[in-house]
Amino acid sequence: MSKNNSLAHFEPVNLYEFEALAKLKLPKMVYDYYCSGADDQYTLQDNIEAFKRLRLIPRVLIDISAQDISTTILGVPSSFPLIIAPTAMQRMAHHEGECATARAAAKNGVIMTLSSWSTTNIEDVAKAAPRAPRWFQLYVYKDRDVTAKLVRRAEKAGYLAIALTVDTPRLGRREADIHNKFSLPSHLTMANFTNDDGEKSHMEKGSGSGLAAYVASLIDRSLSWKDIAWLKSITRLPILVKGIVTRADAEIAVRNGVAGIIVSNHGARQLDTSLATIDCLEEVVAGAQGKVPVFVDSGIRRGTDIVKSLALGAQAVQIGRGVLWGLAVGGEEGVDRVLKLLRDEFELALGLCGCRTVKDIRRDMVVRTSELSFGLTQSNGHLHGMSNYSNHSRL
Ligand SMILES: Cc1cc2nc3c(=O)[nH]c(=O)nc-3n(C[C@H](O)[C@H](O)[C@H](O)COP(=O)(O)O)c2cc1C
Ligand SMILES: CCCCCCC(=O)C(=O)O
Repeated sequence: MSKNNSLAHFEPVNLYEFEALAKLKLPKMVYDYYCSGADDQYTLQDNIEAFKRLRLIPRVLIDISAQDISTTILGVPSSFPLIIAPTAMQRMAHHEGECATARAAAKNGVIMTLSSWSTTNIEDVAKAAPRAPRWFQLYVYKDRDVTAKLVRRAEKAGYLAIALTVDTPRLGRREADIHNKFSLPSHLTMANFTNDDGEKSHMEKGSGSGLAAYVASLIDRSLSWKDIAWLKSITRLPILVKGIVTRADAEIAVRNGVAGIIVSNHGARQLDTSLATIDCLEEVVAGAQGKVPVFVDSGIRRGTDIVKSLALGAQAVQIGRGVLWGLAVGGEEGVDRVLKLLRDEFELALGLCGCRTVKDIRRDMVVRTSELSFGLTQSNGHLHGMSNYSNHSRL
């Protein structure tokens, strides 16, 4: 980090410290928008807690002197199994916004997903890191021409896949945004859209969340499975569905010819009290039947979370807020630092589990604490400490 920025005196060593620094830097309305979940935020908390309920089981005396943590995602090399999730309106975090994220992603050899609701347009983000792999996240508008134009622009600008977000027919109720009367600051625009007068699209300030009103006026609530066929008819790009949390929906997605599934609860911003995604992952993987890759996001903050996700069947994870915190703290350099930090944490955790490569990760490396029976049980008048570890052939 350079000496001239806010990190000169305090070097965050994990994502939670990045968030604390970001909170100091950002206007309250912006920080609240980025960090909030829906309603009582039970799922927001559970997305993190669920990872803690999973424990890793390491093997030892395995030569890890030559670790290789790289992988391939939809045929594209990735330096480690992480993708940047789409997050809207990144120029509220830093004036270089999505371009800074794109450059940091390119530098670190990971795929970035650009939100439909970016504050830098599709083409300018592509120019910021021309040769880097990128996906485009799609929100489907009531006006299908607007949607089709977006998809064609992404295709023309070299984006490699469309991530269709399917968990947002209506916006979740984020109470801080209502209190703050959240709206996009007036010097910024929804850069991919123009209004009827050809001006860039703004968000009106209203009596409650400006975002909720904006979504209600523009987004198509009638979106359904049949629209996958429509989307496939207008693009040759592979289509992933983002926001699947059940085996049944994974099966339907596969039948509809998607190229991948992203297990996501939108960072707990939509349906509060829904399950943590890491608790849904194995079911979705079963529904995908090995026919398409499964990715997971929501609550990933540590390298160990990435190991657990892969052990439960994900091919890679996506990171949302972590990147925003890096961006807020130090622009491109901050995102670079966040990505390197997660990469280092992942490599360390993998090695300490006794794995040399991503392919060495196995299901039996993780156990749910609820499946452990460390408790004392009574037998023949004696108390015995019991553990189902004793039945574990590898221990
Ligand atoms: C501030 C913010 C904006 C988001 N914007 C979008 C978006 O435009 N499109 C989308 O599909 N998901 C969006 N998401 C959801 C993320 O893509 C991702 O699912 C979520 O952030 C993952 O959880 P995490 O933040 O705990 O890593 C957004 C999330 C946040 C926090
Ligand atoms: C159709 C919903 C648009 C929401 C835009 C940003 C977003 O996804 C968020 O979580 O906030």
